[in-house]
Amino acid sequence: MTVPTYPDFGILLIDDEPAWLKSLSLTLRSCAGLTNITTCQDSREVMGILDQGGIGLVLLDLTMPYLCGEELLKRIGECHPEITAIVVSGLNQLETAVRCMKLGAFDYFIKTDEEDRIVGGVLRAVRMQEMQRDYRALSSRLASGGLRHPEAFGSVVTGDRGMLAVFSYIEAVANSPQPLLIQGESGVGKELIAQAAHQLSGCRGKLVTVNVAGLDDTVFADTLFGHVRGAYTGADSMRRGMVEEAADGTLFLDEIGDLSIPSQVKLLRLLQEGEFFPLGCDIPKRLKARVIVATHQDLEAKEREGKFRRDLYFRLRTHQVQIPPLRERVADIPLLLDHFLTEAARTLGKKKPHPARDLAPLLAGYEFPGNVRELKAMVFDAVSLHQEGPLSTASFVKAVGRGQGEGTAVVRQAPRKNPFSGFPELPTFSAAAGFLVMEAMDRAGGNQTLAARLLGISQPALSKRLKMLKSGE
Ligand SMILES: Nc1ncnc2c1ncn2[C@@H]1O[C@H](COP(=O)(O)OP(=O)(O)OP(=O)(O)O)[C@@H](O)[C@H]1O
Repeated sequence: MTVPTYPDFGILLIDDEPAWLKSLSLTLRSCAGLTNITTCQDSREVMGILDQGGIGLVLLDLTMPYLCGEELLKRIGECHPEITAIVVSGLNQLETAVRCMKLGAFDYFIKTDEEDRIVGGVLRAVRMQEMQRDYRALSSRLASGGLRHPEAFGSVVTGDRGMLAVFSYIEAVANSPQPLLIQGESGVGKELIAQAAHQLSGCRGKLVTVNVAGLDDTVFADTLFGHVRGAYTGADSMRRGMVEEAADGTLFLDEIGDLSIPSQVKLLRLLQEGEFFPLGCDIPKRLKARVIVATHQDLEAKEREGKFRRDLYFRLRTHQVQIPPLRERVADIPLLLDHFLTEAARTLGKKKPHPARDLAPLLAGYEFPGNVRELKAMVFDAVSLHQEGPLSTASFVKAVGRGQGEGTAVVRQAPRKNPFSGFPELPTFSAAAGFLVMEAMDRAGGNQTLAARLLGISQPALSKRLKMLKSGE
């Protein structure tokens, strides 16, 4: 794998002063980790370069021979409106800045501005381009009819619209060499999503998972990069690091929010340079794996507090997904309940019990601070205690009550609002059933089996309903 340059699109620096181009390139590389940079000294060549494609951001001077910056801004706006333009000029004039913004400039800096200000503005523009590109990829994926490889997500039980959008996004970025950041509370299924992303990448190698929480910097370096024999006292034999183990595959770093600052520097270097040194070895080795990271922490907040390096954060979040907590997708609870009942019965060598009717509503009112993992544990506990008849809700009530006692987890107090309560005129039974069926089909992405599970009816019963709807009965 070649070292991925960052960002995915090119950044074009336009100025007639070669010394300024060189110093700006260096600053962006060293302070922001931006490596996909091209420079241009002759304003007449700019449109030709842009026509070739690949450029997403331009930084341009205003006073240049041949075409001035304002003229270039105008032409870029007309011919390449998808490109973001930032002016970095020697002119400190308000009217000029206003004119440039009107011509579509994303930002305006004076060359004497503090380096940090310019770098911050450029990173904001990079992020905006990335989001626009992700959005375009996702829209075209959705427009082309959903998932191409739903089998990759076979282990993730869901009918939730937000989760299905996450699947589409993961598919859209599956072949990108850039890192993927998966965020979401503990137990929402981040590791399952990482496995799906690895499967979709088509990489021949393994998925190697490293939980970096609690690793001090030396252990982190040793785990990831390995060591040569005699690298330190006790290193009796060489050890291949996890980066090498993951060659041609995926390196999944879990709990990345817990990484110490010195280890963050090492990880950034690995991503930026695409190489690493095993301990005690002065010949670098190449990174040949795709990197996926996950965290239950808010990395943006950690970055703001100075606990997570900004350059690493920007690098990691090129592609990012947020997995919604279980309490925000209550419609998944019956599906997951059924899935885990099957799994628990199989694992424990028992007949699959039927849940009592009031179980799903009970669980739908619970906050689930431990998310899907917590639900899974509850089901396994209940099935192991189960003897005969419908599955008792007693152990669930106990678990939910315990959660309540801890203060962090509360059963949602408000009773579920009757969706019809605000209707001035009530629909007939069959009209309401029709709406329900259409909504379920929509949420299930047209999959009848899934829609039937969402509604708690059999697939043939749903199919009958759909036929009735079609014939207008
Ligand atoms: N949608 C789902 N369908 C089936 N099983 C799921 C789903 N989501 C999570 N699980 C199961 O719940 C458990 C926790 O999932 P996972 O380890 O992927 O969560 P996580 O977000 O990575 O948690 P953590 O932040 O603690 O590492 C696993 O046993 C996983 O198989």
